Amino acid sequence: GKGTVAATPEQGDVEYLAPINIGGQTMNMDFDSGSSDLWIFSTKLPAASQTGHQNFDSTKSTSFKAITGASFSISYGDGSGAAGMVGTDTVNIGGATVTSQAIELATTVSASFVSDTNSNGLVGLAYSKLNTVKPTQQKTFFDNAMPSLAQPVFTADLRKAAVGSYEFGNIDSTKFNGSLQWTAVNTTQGFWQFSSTKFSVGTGAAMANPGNQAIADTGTTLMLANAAVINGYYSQVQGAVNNATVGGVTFPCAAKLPDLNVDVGGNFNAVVRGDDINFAPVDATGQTCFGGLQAISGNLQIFGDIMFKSNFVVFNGGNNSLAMAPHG
Ligand SMILES: N[C@H]1[C@H](O)[C@@H](Sc2ccccc2)[C@@H]2OC[C@H]1O2
Repeated sequence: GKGTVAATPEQGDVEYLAPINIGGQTMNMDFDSGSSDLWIFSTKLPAASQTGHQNFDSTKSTSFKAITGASFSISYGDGSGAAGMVGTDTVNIGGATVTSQAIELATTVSASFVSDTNSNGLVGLAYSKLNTVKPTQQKTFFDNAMPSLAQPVFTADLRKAAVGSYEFGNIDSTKFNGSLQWTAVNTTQGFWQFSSTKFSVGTGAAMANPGNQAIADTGTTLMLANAAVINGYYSQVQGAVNNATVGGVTFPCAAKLPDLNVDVGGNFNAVVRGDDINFAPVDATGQTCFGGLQAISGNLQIFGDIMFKSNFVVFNGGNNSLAMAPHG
């Protein structure tokens, strides 16, 4: 089988939401290739947390089965988190269906999830080894769906301020230009991870970034890179400053932003378009803009939605590889 759902950006492209059906109930969800739990807002949450959200009601699903004694508790890179109980139900994403998918019903969620009323949970699409369910770890929707998918793949077609799509089981060649370029991924940490040991800015010379790694993370809004990339890139942008007040690099909204070229797995170069690196104005005057490329310490970079806006991405769970091509 296969399935396709629209991926709709929240205001400002903060995250992309897509509908899934769980036991007959539709929930708009944040698809996250950087984690591996499918958890949902539920009627088991305090009423105040449920306000404004779609809340899964397990008593209304004839196919829901609780997993006795199972629980989950997850915390994310940005400090947010959720925890609760676990069951199984039929999950259908655009036609791709898993009849006994572990679904994690939140009984508590952090404030940033409550206030984000467009999102009613996450669909984890990283490797199942990162799933937090105890005492028996559960599999992701993609892992469970793979054997019945026409191809063991899912694709992300995320667009700047426009509706894109997530697709399971099929690679739609009308959605990208040229040929897909492939690299093996390193699954050791449970991410869609690859090396990225060189980069260049605009038409500039390649710069080394030894020992550097990156993950493809649809659940991260920006593109987070180490100091070598941040300094190499923003030294080419007139008026770019590290603005502690707003919490990152800003530049004049009128700045002409160069493309960022990053090596992927030593196998190909991915282009992040300069236009996609202009994330948003920092205030109503529209004079100063916040960069979509921001700093992270350490050597594990996070290629989030800013990178996905420039590249159609294929995740191949059959041979643990990943491919990119410019959007069509
Ligand atoms: N993989 C990412 C994940 O999807 C989000 S979870 C999230 C938290 C609050 C609001 C929306 C989403 C979090 O930020 C980066 C990393 O962890």
